[in-house]
Amino acid sequence: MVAEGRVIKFYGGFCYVMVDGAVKECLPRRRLVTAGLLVGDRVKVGAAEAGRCVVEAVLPRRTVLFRPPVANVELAVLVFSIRDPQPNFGLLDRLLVVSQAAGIEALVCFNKLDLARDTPPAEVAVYRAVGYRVILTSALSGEGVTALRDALADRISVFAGPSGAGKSSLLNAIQPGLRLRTGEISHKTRRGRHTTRVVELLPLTGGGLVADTPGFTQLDLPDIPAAELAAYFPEIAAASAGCRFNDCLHVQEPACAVRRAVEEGTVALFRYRNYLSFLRELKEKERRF
Ligand SMILES: Nc1nc2c(ncn2[C@@H]2O[C@H](COP(=O)(O)OP(=O)(O)OP(=O)(O)O)[C@@H](O)[C@H]2O)c(=O)[nH]1
Ligand SMILES: [Zn+2]
Repeated sequence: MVAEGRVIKFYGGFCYVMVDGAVKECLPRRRLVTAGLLVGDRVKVGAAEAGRCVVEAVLPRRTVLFRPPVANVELAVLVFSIRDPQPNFGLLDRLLVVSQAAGIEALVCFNKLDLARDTPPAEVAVYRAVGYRVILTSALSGEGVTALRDALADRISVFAGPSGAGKSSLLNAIQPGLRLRTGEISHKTRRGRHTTRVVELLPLTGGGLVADTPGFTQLDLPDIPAAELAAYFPEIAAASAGCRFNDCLHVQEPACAVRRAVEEGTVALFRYRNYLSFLRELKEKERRF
């Protein structure tokens, strides 16, 4: 028998593979372990040997994340609270660049709507106008939770965002008890800098898998050439069609359509400032290497 399945966790030397909705305890071939088999990998499972099924082969990956180490992530839910703490849009823009560079779709989730129902931040409209998918949620009142649950159905997702934004609370609102098995211990060890992070994909009852540890903890921008950064800011990329120079970086160049768009308000100033700050960072990196 050869079946196709999905690795959902490693534990005690075994590899747990979901095959047709059931979890099988398997032993992977040593060469696959050496090659770095990951949670999220699609695998071929062969017949049992000495009572255990054997993972025989790995199918090609669509995406790879390193923090947490998960293959084939399709959706990154970027969670920021509207208040307490205030959203850090520099971090949000950074996570948007990181997910796009990894080939992972982003869903922006502004949480704690209950704390600011009458005054949603103006930036929400900016992200929507740029074309990002944005939802407003409250883990407390349940608003937006159905939309979030629907977005997670039938795909592999990770949550990312600053501490205190409500990632755990949202997961719990989506599916009560989802994270019970991981519990407080993994929650605490996660903070230790050098502790090994194990990641598990949790099956959602609506279909789909969600990583139990938040992703994208690295704050470094991906290794993209400075000249390509504009492609990660869709509204800046669109405006740049009107720049006089086609290698315009939209900093000081004459006849820059992006700076004109910022002055006219069609490109939001805070997004442009984040672009400039990321551009400096990438140029700095290019100088060092
Ligand atoms: N008012 C309000 N409070 C919320 C909401 N969601 C979460 N909280 C509270 O915000 C605090 C942080 O929530 P968590 O779910 O632990 O946040 P987290 O993003 O998982 O944080 P880390 O585990 O540190 O990364 C808790 O005290 C929650 O009760 C919400 O929608 N509304
Ligand atoms: Zn320009």
